[in-house]
Amino acid sequence: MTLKKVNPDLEKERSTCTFNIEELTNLLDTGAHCTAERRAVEDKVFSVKELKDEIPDEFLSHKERYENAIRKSVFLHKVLQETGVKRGVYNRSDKSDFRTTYYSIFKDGSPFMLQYSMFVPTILGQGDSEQVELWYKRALNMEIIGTYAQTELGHGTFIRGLETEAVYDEKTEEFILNSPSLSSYKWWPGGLGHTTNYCIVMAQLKIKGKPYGMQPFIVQIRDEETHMPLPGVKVGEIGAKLAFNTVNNGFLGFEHVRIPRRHMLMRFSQVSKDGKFTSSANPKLAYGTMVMVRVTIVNSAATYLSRAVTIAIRYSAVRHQSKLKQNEPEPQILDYVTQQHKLFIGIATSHAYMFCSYWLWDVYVMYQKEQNVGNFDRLPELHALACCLKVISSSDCTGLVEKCRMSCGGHGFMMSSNLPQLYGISTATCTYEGENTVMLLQTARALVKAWELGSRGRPFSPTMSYFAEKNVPSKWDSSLEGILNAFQKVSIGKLSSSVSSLQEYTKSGLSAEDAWNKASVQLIGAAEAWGRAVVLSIYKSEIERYGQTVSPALKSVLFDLVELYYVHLTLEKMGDLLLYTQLSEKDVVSLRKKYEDLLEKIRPNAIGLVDAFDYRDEVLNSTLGSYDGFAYERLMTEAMKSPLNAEPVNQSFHKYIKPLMKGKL
Ligand SMILES: CC(C)(COP(=O)(O)OP(=O)(O)OC[C@H]1O[C@@H](n2cnc3c(N)ncnc32)[C@H](O)[C@@H]1OP(=O)(O)O)[C@@H](O)C(=O)NCCC(=O)NCCSC(=O)CCCC(=O)O
Ligand SMILES: Cc1cc2nc3c(=O)[nH]c(=O)nc-3n(C[C@H](O)[C@H](O)[C@H](O)COP(=O)(O)OP(=O)(O)OC[C@H]3O[C@@H](n4cnc5c(N)ncnc54)[C@H](O)[C@@H]3O)c2cc1C
Repeated sequence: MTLKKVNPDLEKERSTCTFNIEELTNLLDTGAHCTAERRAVEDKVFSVKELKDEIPDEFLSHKERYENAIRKSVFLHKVLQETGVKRGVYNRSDKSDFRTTYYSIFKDGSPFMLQYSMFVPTILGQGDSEQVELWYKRALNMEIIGTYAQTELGHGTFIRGLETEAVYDEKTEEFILNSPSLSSYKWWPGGLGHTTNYCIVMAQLKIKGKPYGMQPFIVQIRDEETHMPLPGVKVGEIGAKLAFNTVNNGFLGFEHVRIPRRHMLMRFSQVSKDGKFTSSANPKLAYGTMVMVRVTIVNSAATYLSRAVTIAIRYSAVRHQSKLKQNEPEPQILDYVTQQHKLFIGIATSHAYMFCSYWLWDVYVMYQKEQNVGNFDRLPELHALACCLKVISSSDCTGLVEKCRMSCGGHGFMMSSNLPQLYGISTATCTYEGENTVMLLQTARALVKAWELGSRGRPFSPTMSYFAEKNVPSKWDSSLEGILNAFQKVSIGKLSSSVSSLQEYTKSGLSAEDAWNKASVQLIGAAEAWGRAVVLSIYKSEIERYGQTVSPALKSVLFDLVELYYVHLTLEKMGDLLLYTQLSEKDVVSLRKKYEDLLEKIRPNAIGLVDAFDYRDEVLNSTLGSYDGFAYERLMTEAMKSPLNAEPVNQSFHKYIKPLMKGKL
């Protein structure tokens, strides 16, 4: 038997873990059977030699990277098909599908990404049964590859401002798609550049000169045999970006392109042969795919962070620097409490959003069932939750991914650490699927509406039910329940103050719109505060629920993280709490001590906690974060892959440097 070689620092760390790592992995995977299934798929995927990169992606040209990503996407599709994986990729019907870790074989995203995440879900969500039957099968077999083309050069946020038109021609029973201006060109859809041959186009429907709002159309853009753009279709790639460079985001314009009437997805709204429009029960149903994707982003954000924190904590355990005590060797940098302060909150935040994402997914599935029988009552609350949790998960996790990168010092700046790429794909979540400020304003709109209705006696929806409580001052209480209560007070305080400002501004003569704009900094604060109260509440209640079934050792460490999360947020938001609750300086002093004690308590479990995320080396893709902890050896091996290291002297020396040295330039 050959013994696995592991850096002694990591061996030591693993020996201090107080809980069963596998038990936590199973919990994060939503069940032992899900862990087993995930690992079985990973075994398959990572054994396919075509899915391995010979040369690191960052040394390839833009074109080569794209071609490599296509090659890998095709092999991945094939192996997943053989493995029988459909869930998660095509239709997330189960939350266990969230940990599709094999997707990390694309450091910068797959050009097939939108096929799985939005094209197919839109067919399923917006098509009527006949359309689903036709298009879903074709997409499932990859006979057609599609994307979701909504954003235009001129408008992404303001969907009502989209300019792409779909004009119905009842004589031929066709829609005519047209891009009337440069700003109406679609811009951003993943895979659109050179990969997809179909797409969902969100366009303004017009019948006999009358507008009927944005509707989804399924449009063929390239020939299925030659892949040439069809007549009247202008399509290409938008160029290099901060990240997503292998996603092949594209542009698209139409010059009077005709598509059959039945290519409008007609589950909710219909256009009859003679041009009669039947409106959906709720016009916002056309925005359904966005709600679904926002819900799933909460999990993606948590996942990116959990990868970054695994890398940073493992590296911090093997990296030694400076002196803590003069006569002792250089300590592991993880022994510096400032380092623990940067990183342990990353573990807790990742747990918080992961457990919240599972809860939110259940809320979404429940709503779907109700929607199927014509009940849309919960849509406003779901929309507000999806917007707000998308925002705070993406911004918190991205901030912490960057913190992980910085916590690795210079080596965290290496592409081979994979931290820069993780930051790139993570920060994209702050922009796509609804820019974060805009999503907070949507949340605020729902909160203000609920507040005003509430003041007229209407009941609050479950996540806003605490609005009904009188905001009477009470003694500060540092228990979890007490802190949650305090954050709810902050949320009530900020919302009530925003509403007062709105009322004052309108009383002073401003229009409702100008009053809203003037108070909007307060409004996004109120929206964020509601989101914080929701996450604190759900994270705690989910861990209390799981705490009843897991071992006492795991329960204890899960609660250490919940406490860390609560106390960290309390110290971060001290200003708000001082304003809206009875928090005193004395309480802050004791909370700081509590925080320092918690860091100390979590320290022996730090490596165990990140091991429990169960990211194999192929998933982490990082010189700094490998399971064995041999960071320096890996850094050197990767550096030797630089094409510049293939020859001792580069030709530019003879061409430029030498003439310069000899004064012969
Ligand atoms: C900002 C808004 C919400 C404004 O929309 P609007 O029609 O102008 O709305 P309004 O007239 O102000 O009315 C608001 C009203 O509509 C409701 N509403 C808005 N959105 C939804 C929804 N999704 N579900 C359910 N309800 C929704 C709001 O709550 C308002 O309701 P109310 O009037 O207050 O009762 C919208 O334009 C929007 O969602 N913009 C963001 C665009 C976006 O998310 N694009 C995503 C493109 S795809 C993408 O990025 C893919 C990336 C994926 C990847 O690469 O992986
Ligand atoms: C990596 C990536 C992938 C993408 N993939 C797709 C895709 O597959 N398909 C697709 O259709 N789209 C896609 N998009 C587009 C994306 O959805 C939009 O970029 C996003 O919704 C933001 O819209 P915008 O670009 O118009 O930003 P803008 O709205 O122009 O935002 C610019 C600034 O204006 C502010 N602002 C705008 N409106 C308001 C307001 N009402 N109140 C206050 N402030 C406001 C914003 O807060 C922001 O600070 C992608 C984008 C990225 C970055």
